[in-house]
Amino acid sequence: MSDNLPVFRTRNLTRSFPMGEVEIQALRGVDLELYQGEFVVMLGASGSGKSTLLNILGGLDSPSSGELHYRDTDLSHASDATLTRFRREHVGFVFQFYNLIPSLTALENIAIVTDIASNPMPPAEALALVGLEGRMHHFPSQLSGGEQQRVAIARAVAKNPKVLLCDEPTGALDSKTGIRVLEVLQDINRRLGTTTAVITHNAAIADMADRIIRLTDGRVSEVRSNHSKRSPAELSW
Ligand SMILES: Nc1ncnc2c1ncn2[C@@H]1O[C@H](COP(=O)(O)OP(=O)(O)OP(=O)(O)O)[C@@H](O)[C@H]1O
Repeated sequence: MSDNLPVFRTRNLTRSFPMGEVEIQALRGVDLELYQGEFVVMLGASGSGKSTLLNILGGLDSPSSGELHYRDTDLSHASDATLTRFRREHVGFVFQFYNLIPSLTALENIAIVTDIASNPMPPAEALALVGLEGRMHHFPSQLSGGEQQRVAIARAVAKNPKVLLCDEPTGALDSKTGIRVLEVLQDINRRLGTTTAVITHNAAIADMADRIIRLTDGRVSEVRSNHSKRSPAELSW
C-alpha cells in the first residue's frame, strides 16, 4: 500500500526519437508520481508511450527534456554510468518474453544477478517466493511459459529492488497462467513493499491495482485510484 512517499516524480517529461527527416514524439510532457509500495497499472493504446515511459523510469533510456527524480536523486541528466548503478541497485524488470539464459538452470539464471547485487536474497529464496522451489535445477526449456515468467520475476526481485517495472508480464500467457503470475506480483508487492508498475493492454488487470494511469498520445490522460480492488483470482479475460 502507498504511504505517500513519492519514489518517482516526473515533470514535463518528453522523449522524441529522430527518424530521418521526422521526429517521433513518444512522450509529450508526462507529469507523474509513483508512490512507495503501491501497485500501479499503466494502460493506453499501442504507441501511447507506455514502454518509453517505463524504460525511462527504470534508467534504460533517458528523457529528451523534463525532470525525472528517483527519491532525492535527480536522474534527468544522469550519465550512463549513473543509470547503470541506479538500475543495478534499485530496479527489477520483467518483460513479456522472459529473457532467461537457456543454458542455465532456474537457480543459475537468478545467481547471475545476485552475484553482482549489493543486497540480494539467496536465489533459492527468490524461487520459493514465486512458488518454484521445486524447479530450481530445471532449464528454461523444461519449464512452462508461466513458470519461466515466474523465474524471471524471481530474478528481478532477488536483488531486493525498491521498484519492479513490468512490461506486459502476462502478454504471452493464457489467462489462467497470467492470473498466477499476477498473484505472484501482488504477493511480492505486499510482502516486500516493492513499488510495482505493470504495463498491460488488458484492462481487466487494472482492477487489482491501487492506481490506474492511462497514457494517451504521450501524455497522462487519466489517473484513478481504485477503491474496489479485486484479487487476481477474481479477474477474468
Ligand atoms: N527506439 C525508438 N525509435 C523510434 N521510435 C520509437 C522508439 N521507441 C518507441 N518509438 C515510438 O514511440 C511511440 C511510443 O512507443 P512505445 O513503445 O512507448 O508505446 P507503447 O504504448 O508501449 O506501445 P505498445 O502498447 O504497442 O507496446 C511509438 O510511436 C513508437 O513507434
